[in-house]
Amino acid sequence: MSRECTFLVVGGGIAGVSCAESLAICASNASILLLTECSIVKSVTNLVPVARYLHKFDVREKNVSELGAGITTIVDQLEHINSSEHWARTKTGVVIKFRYVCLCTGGAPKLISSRQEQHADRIIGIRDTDSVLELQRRLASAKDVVILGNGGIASELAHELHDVNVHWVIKDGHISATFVDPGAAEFFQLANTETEGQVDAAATAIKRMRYGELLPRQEEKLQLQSKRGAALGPDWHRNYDLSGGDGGGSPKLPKVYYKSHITQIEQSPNGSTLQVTLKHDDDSEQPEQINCDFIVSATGVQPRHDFTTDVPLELAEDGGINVDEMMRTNLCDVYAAGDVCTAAWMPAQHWFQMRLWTQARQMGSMAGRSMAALHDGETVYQDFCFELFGHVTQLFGFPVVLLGRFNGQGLGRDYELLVRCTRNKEYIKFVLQNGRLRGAILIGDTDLAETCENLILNGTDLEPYGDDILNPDIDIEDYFD
Ligand SMILES: Cc1cc2nc3c(=O)[nH]c(=O)nc-3n(C[C@H](O)[C@H](O)[C@H](O)COP(=O)(O)OP(=O)(O)OC[C@H]3O[C@@H](n4cnc5c(N)ncnc54)[C@H](O)[C@@H]3O)c2cc1C
Ligand SMILES: NC(=O)C1=CN([C@@H]2O[C@H](COP(=O)(O)OP(=O)(O)OC[C@H]3O[C@@H](n4cnc5c(N)ncnc54)[C@H](OP(=O)(O)O)[C@@H]3O)[C@@H](O)[C@H]2O)C=CC1
Repeated sequence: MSRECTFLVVGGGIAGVSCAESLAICASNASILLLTECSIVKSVTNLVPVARYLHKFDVREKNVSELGAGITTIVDQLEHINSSEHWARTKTGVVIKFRYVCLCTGGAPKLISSRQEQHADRIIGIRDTDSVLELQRRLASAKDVVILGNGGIASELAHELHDVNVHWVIKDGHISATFVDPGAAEFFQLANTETEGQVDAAATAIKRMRYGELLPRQEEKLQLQSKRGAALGPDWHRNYDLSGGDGGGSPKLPKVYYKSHITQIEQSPNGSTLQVTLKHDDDSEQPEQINCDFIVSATGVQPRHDFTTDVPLELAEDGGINVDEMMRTNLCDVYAAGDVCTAAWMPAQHWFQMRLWTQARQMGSMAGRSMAALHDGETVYQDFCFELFGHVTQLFGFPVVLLGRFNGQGLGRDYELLVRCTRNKEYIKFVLQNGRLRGAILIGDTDLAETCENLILNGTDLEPYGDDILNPDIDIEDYFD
């Protein structure tokens, strides 16, 4: 069997769907084919600008057949791409001739189990709906769970798991190090301790739009059982009961093992649990042992490109497919976007790549516009969203906005920090270099996102204002707008 199209987009995650939707707008007369291995796809709805570069949005899951007019779909797995002859082959043997192709095949959890094969079945990762159902199944009878990692997933699970002893093993000296500094981490922990037992997830006020995931219909669930789907996204845990087997006991805070590494994983003598040995960076402490039912390896993302190509794709050190500012790979007419790719262009002063929902959407749209422009012989420039890093999320029940080089990334030691903290209410950190704002962490309902965005982009000299810039009696939002 064979198919033909002008634009082939591979992957039904946010990058692939954004790419196909932007092609449908920019090249409405061309044929667009979306190839994805799962019949459930992700799309962005209710896009609301928070500031110039920051957006809130809902993410919907829908059936691939519900994609907008102008996009045809095929549910299958990409197996091979011949870029010189412009065709692709799927696992079931369908040959697709294309003019341009965009690879949006996402990522897979980078599990520690690869080094611990014998216990692989007790080390799980979280990526898609299937993996959460697996987590739920294991939790139901679990008493102790180890979470390894200190990024987005670990931070969410440490907050969301209930009725189970959570052992959180981190390499760093403070929690959630991927996103926040030690001060903000302490802010979260204090708030958590002081509200222990009163946490009502449903009542938590979030400024960001809710993730409106539709639970798959029964027949779609059946299809999902055998196929990996797109990554989960914002607020995914609201749709699942993540209670352990401890049966409604009093809520417990996770036990955090700072600056620790797992050195050994063994079966316990009775065979029912795992025995995990930890080594502390500080060798003065004895190795520690934890007994647990299973380990969640929340240790990052591995870009996923398990198909072959006629000419090797150029990969970055992190395994992503290198792309330039137009989202082009090293292969002729082959583009890539989202978690599968690595930004190999010279980044703007205030932007860097993180594998996030927002960037998957921005890259997917950019790839679509870029391919359409080439097809129409037009010139297109890189979108302004790549000027400034921005992330709107929620951590430990607080709304969080991260802007620019929010943790001083790439600034060496040549920067100052200005912090304002109101216990259980807000934590604001400004990263200043030569008197200019280079990044910010805004936790709580600060209403400062747009002001900070402007200050970073305009390079306003804040030296004359000294510490008053964060004086609670001065309304800097009014002052600078
Ligand atoms: C638990 C969890 C929570 C998260 N929370 C947030 C958050 O709060 N905020 C945020 O910004 N980001 C969050 N992220 C990250 C965000 O979900 C990802 O960055 C984003 O979804 C990546 O989108 P993508 O389209 O590049 O990849 P994916 O969503 O992984 O989509 C890839 C698609 O390609 C398909 N595919 C793969 N290989 C093939 C093939 N060979 N043939 C055909 N199809 C194929 C897959 O089935 C899938 O449909 C979270 C991620 C996880 C796992
Ligand atoms: N709210 C949000 O925005 C959320 C975003 N996400 C996104 O989903 C994706 C997957 O999340 P996640 O898996 O948490 O990935 P992250 O990249 O966010 O975090 C991975 C964490 O694991 C640590 N790590 C890596 N390897 C090891 C190891 N061998 N032993 C111990 N620790 C290790 C990393 O440390 P180091 O950095 O030092 O290597 C880092 O702390 C990410 O792209 C993330 O940004 C997920 C959930 C929520």
